[in-house]
Formats: sequence, C-alpha cells, structure tokens
Amino acid sequence: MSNEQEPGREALGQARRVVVKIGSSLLTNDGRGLDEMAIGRWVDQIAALHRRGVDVVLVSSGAVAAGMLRLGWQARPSEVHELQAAAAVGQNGLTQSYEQHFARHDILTAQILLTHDDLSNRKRYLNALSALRTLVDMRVVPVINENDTVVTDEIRFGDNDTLGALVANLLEADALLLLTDQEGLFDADPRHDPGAGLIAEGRADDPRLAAVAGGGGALGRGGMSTKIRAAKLAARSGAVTVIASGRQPDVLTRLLDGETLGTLLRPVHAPLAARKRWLAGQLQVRGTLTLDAGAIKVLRERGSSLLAVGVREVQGTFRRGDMVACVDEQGALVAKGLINYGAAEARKLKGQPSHQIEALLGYVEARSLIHRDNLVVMRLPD
Ligand SMILES: Nc1ncnc2c1ncn2[C@@H]1O[C@H](COP(=O)(O)OP(=O)(O)O)[C@@H](O)[C@H]1O
Ligand SMILES: N[C@@H](CCC(=O)OP(=O)(O)O)C(=O)O
Repeated sequence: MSNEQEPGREALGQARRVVVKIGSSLLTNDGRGLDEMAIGRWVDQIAALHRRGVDVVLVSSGAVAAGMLRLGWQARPSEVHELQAAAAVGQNGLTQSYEQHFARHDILTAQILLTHDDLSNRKRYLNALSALRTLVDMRVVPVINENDTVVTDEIRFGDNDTLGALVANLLEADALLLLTDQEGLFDADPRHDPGAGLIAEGRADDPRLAAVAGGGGALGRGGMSTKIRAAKLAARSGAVTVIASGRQPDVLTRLLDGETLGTLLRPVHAPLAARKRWLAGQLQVRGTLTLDAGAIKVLRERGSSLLAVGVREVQGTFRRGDMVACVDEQGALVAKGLINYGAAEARKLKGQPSHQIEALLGYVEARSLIHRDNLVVMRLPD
C-alpha cells in the first residue's frame, strides 16, 4: 500500500470539516439488514476524527433497505407509498444504530431529515444551515438522510450523493467522502467489466468521468454518475471529493492521513460565493430562455443582469422567482437564475428593450429579467 502523497490529497490531511456519505450498498450488507459490525467500525473512525478536532457530518442512506428487511420484503418496492413506508420503518433502525454506536464514544447524534424543498427555499435553507452549524459547534454529529416518507418522485434528491454534496456546500466542508461498495471510480463499471482499472485522481468537472460512470446496484440508487455530479457540486464550495470503499479497514482515518485510497476528485476553480452556490445547486429548472450572442457575452464578460432584449425564445411554465436555464442557440447551458417575471410576461417581453416593459405589461416588476445577484453563469471548459 502506497503512502505517496498525490497533489490534492494534502487537502484531506488539513481538513477541519468533512461530510461522510455512506451508501445503501454498504450499510445493508448486500441486502441482509443493517450491517451493525460495519456501522460500528465507521462510527469508531468518525469518533477518532472527532477527537482530533475534525467536524464530521454524516449523510447516511439505508432507510429503505433496512425497512425492507424489517418488513420481510425481498425486493426494493417501486411504488412510492411502499418506499415511503419502508423508509419510515427503516429510518428508526438506522437512527437507533448510530445513536448506540456513537454513545460508546460519548458523542451525541442528531437526526436530520431533509427534502429538496428544504434546500431550494432560501428561508428554509438558511434555517437548515443555522441548525446544522449550531449542532456542529456543539460537537454533535448530525446524521442526515432524505425525508423519504414525505417526498414524491418529482421532488426528491433520490440519491444521497447529491444530498451529501449540498450539505458540503451548506457547511463549506473541506471534503466530501463518498463511501461505497467499490474501491472508487473505475474506467468502466467493474460489475460488467472485470478488467476495469481504478482512476486514482481527476478533476471534478472533467467530462470524461461522466462518460465512464454507470448506474447503481440493486440497493443503491445513483451509482457512479450521481457521485461524479456530487463531486462537481461539492467543488463549487471548494471541497475535494473522494469516492472510496467503505470496506477498506480504517478508510476514513487513512484518507485524512493523506493515504492514496479511492478516487480523488479535485475542485479546479475558486469557490463560488455562498448565494451563487445555492443558486447553482438548484436542481429544478422550470423554464428555458434562449439568449442571443450579445446577451451571452455581457453575462460572461461583465457579469451583467439579463435584459429581455437579449432573449430570443422562452420555453416552459414558470412563475416569478422560479429557476430558469439560459441557453445559447445550440441549446448549451450558459447560466441559471431566478426570473423576475412569469412565463406569459417573459414571452411578451422577449427581444424588447427595458423601457418598453411598462407599455407591454402595464407595470414594471423589475428592469431586468434576471438580476445579476440571482444569476449564476456556467464556467467555460478551460
Ligand atoms: N465506472 C464505475 N466505477 C465503479 N463503479 C461503477 C461504475 N459505473 C457504475 N458503477 C456501479 O456503481 C455502484 C455504486 O453505486 P450505488 O449502487 O448507487 O451505491 P451507493 O449506495 O454506495 O451509492 C457500484 O456497485 C458499481 O457497480
Ligand atoms: N434515502 C434513501 C437512500 C437513497 C439511496 O439509496 O441513495 P444511495 O445510497 O446514494 O444510492 C434511504 O435511506 O433508503
């Protein structure tokens, strides 16, 4: 085993705050209930980091899988109400298990169940942030999962990789550690290709990674593709992401000692400001504006607000305050932002100068379609 330090790994050695995500594939020991021994080992490692002064926030899957076992179900249900029921039963077991294991180390845990809405509504997002910060400052280990019992398909994160990344953004964590049932990201899905090789390191935004990442197993949901997306999201607040095997002995403590394990995905750009990051993390886009070349240029080069005059097409059904995507004429994403007008108004305003707004609508909500504070412009590949 190599102790060689790779560029980017030193960030792990200096990490003061980390988000650890444990996937369903691991927690449930391939479907045979919660793997209590393994949970105990991860908790021991987290406790060791905690004693060193590292703040650890845990994002744990496993509610549905644990519930399935308790209810005697053999296969993951596909009906939403059954998934909700399984999650409700299983989450109890999960919480109980973490609480007992952390109690051996005199560490308190707090259960936090989040939904997509909690992080997309700015007020609830700020509430979640202050609650989490308070817990972390009190040296409690928050154990977070999606609130599966109240979500439906349209409003779910679905996989906890994304949730982990958004929590890393929220708390400005130094690292997101995604523990799974593989040694890391391979250049092909190792379930289907035994010759696949481990990728030790890469840039979080490298498009070649998404091309090799496949879907998940029978218990997990996201597979590697959501882990790559999570690394990109985490990079927005400057966090490094590691995808590593939760079955490697002492994986967490070894990673924070700088050991070369798993796949390290580095952020390559300076972190976005907190508000822009929140905007960039929004997953639900309600409409699309096609911009002309002039508008794209001022957005990219001057960070200007988006004026209606630069909009060619308006698609979708959205209301004032909703998130819309701005694309170029080829459909490539240029920016995302919160729009000041609903879809019907935006259609009337497209291509028109701002001084015409009153004549066209009878009122002026704002001079711009999207104010620059509510706009995040995508970075161009280097
Ligand atoms: N390129 C790849 N490298 C490694 N694993 C991959 C790759 N593509 C797909 N996978 C699959 O992703 C699975 C892990 O994702 P998932 O089942 O969602 O687990 P978790 O519950 O830990 O998130 C692995 O078991 C593996 O089969
Ligand atoms: N919230 C769900 C977890 C969703 C899920 O399976 O996520 P993942 O382990 O990231 O593939 C649960 O607790 O069962």
